[in-house]
Amino acid sequence: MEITRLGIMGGTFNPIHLGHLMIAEEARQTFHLDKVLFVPSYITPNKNVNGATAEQRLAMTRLATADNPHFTVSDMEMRRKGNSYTVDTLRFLKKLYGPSYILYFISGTDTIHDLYNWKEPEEILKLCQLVGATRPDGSEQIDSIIASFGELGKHILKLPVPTMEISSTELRRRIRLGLSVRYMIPPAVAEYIRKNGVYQCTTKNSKIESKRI
Ligand SMILES: Nc1ncnc2c1ncn2[C@@H]1O[C@H](COP(=O)(O)OP(=O)(O)OP(=O)(O)O)[C@@H](O)[C@H]1O
Ligand SMILES: O=C(O)c1ccc[n+]([C@@H]2O[C@H](COP(=O)([O-])O)[C@@H](O)[C@H]2O)c1
Repeated sequence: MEITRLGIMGGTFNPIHLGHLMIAEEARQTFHLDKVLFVPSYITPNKNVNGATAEQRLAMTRLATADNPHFTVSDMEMRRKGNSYTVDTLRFLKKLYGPSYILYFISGTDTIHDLYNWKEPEEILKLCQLVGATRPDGSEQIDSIIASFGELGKHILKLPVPTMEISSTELRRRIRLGLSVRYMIPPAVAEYIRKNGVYQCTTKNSKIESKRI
């Protein structure tokens, strides 16, 4: 049986930035992934999302990943609607691709810290290898979390990556204030944000988001 290693980069991507792209590429290289599927969430559980519509987040993700032949984007969570639970996405992919696919869900270590608040965390660890890329505010040890899952803890893989002090929150703040985001997001995404006036007026776009989601 030929094995395919599929990376899944889940996120709100509001907007997508070089931190996301960098950890996806590092995971691809380190774990010899055949491809990385970017899956923008429709509704991120436990998160208040404003500033861009779900469609805009998907469009920006497509623009950001277009120049990497190993990256593709899936709108599966957009089409599924409702809360974008990772366990549902992993179940769907497992059913679609079968046992010859090994799934690697790529995330920052802050995500691993929050894992017990996710829907069916043990099931997630049965369905995939959970990659935890060390990020600026999440560089603390995750060993205790790994240990707390017992045998399943071996499905959490630590991935040290270059520290990039970038977050979507900070980018939204900068755009609102008219500050430069050059070298933090791909030029095509910056151009999209500028042309569509995304994040420039929080109140207007928040209204759009809450209508659509
Ligand atoms: N600079 C970064 N370095 C490493 N991982 C990151 C970085 N930014 C985000 N991630 C990881 O990418 C995944 C998706 O992140 P998300 O789309 O929520 O971006 P974010 O920058 O954390 O957003 P926000 O500031 O709006 O919370 C998460 O698992 C997160 O931990
Ligand atoms: O499944 C869950 O319960 C769950 C809870 C929080 C976040 N997630 C997923 O984790 C990914 C990163 O989320 P976030 O909040 O860092 O944008 C994104 O794909 C979310 O759908 C999933």
